[in-house]
Amino acid sequence: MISYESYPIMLNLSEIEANCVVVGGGKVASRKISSLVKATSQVVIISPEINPKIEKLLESHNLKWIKRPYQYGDLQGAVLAFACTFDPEINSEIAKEGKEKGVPVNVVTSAEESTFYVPATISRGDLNISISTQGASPALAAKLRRNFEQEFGQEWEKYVEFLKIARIKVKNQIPDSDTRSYIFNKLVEDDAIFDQVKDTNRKDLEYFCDKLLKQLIENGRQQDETKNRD
Ligand SMILES: C[C@@]1(CC(=O)O)C2=NC(=C\c3[nH]c(c(CCC(=O)O)c3CC(=O)O)Cc3[nH]c(c(CC(=O)O)c3CCC(=O)O)/C=C3\N/C(=C\2)[C@@H](CCC(=O)O)[C@]3(C)CC(=O)O)/[C@H]1CCC(=O)O
Ligand SMILES: NC(=O)c1ccc[n+]([C@@H]2O[C@H](COP(=O)([O-])OP(=O)(O)OC[C@H]3O[C@@H](n4cnc5c(N)ncnc54)[C@H](O)[C@@H]3O)[C@@H](O)[C@H]2O)c1
Repeated sequence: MISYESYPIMLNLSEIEANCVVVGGGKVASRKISSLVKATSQVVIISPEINPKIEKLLESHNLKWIKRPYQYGDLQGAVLAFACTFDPEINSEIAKEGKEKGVPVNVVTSAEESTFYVPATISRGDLNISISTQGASPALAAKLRRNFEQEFGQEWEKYVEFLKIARIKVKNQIPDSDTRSYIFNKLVEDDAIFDQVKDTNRKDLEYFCDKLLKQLIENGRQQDETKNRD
């Protein structure tokens, strides 16, 4: 029998016309909802009770709360579901409905019954570092996240923003894919560029980018000429 692995993706939930259903209103549900609201406002919470943190999120993000226990059918039309009750049997029922309806379900009491896991994550602008042990050790995922948080400071946000600006410019200006790829690799290999970006004001980023690209394009040309001569 083939043994499959999990498929890691980044999901643009706000672009999908469907709800994320969170069943349960305790500590774990509030952690999942806190990260969900960064991605979408289409969040429906189903629980007889919710904790104060979720209450605040409900108000600030205009979420929907259905104040009752889970019942079969709650996953109808959902894009994702989170089974966050303390009752493993209820969570199993939610997982079963998800499998039946093709809705991925995260079961917080059982890695085995989950059809997706939430990784530990750090974000620096467009840079996202996600760590998953697929349920083998959530504590390790959290510890590694803390380590990466130290290693990847806020300056990475500006650096990735700069790389994005550069990428758009290079794609617009350079038709040859070898030269493009030479420049993209140079931009990430040279630590001096990282240091310079770090010390450049956001408003000067574009100017710095133009200057640097001019230089890199010239270097690329010179290399091509040398190659053609040899
Ligand atoms: C990453 C993170 C994301 C998040 O939840 O946002 C996350 N768990 C986190 C923390 C954490 N969870 C637990 C502890 C206590 C120590 C320990 O048990 O190790 C700690 C540590 C802490 O709190 O620091 C207890 C726990 N977790 C699960 C079970 C059930 C089981 O094992 O079957 C039990 C036992 C419950 C019980 O005691 O009965 C299951 C899952 N937890 C997952 C994700 C998924 C697998 C992720 C992976 O392995 O990659 C999965 C399968 C499903 C899911 O929930 O998505 C978040 C860190 C965020 C961060 O800090 O950055
Ligand atoms: N996956 C993880 O990351 C992780 C981490 C720690 C703990 N856990 C496990 O997750 C479970 C939940 O933890 P918690 O701290 O959030 O618990 P909690 O007791 O604070 O919250 C449980 C919530 O579920 C609601 N609930 C109970 N029965 C329900 C039903 N039938 N329908 C809808 N809602 C219902 C309750 O009203 C409550 O709001 C625990 O069993 C815990 O062992 C998971």
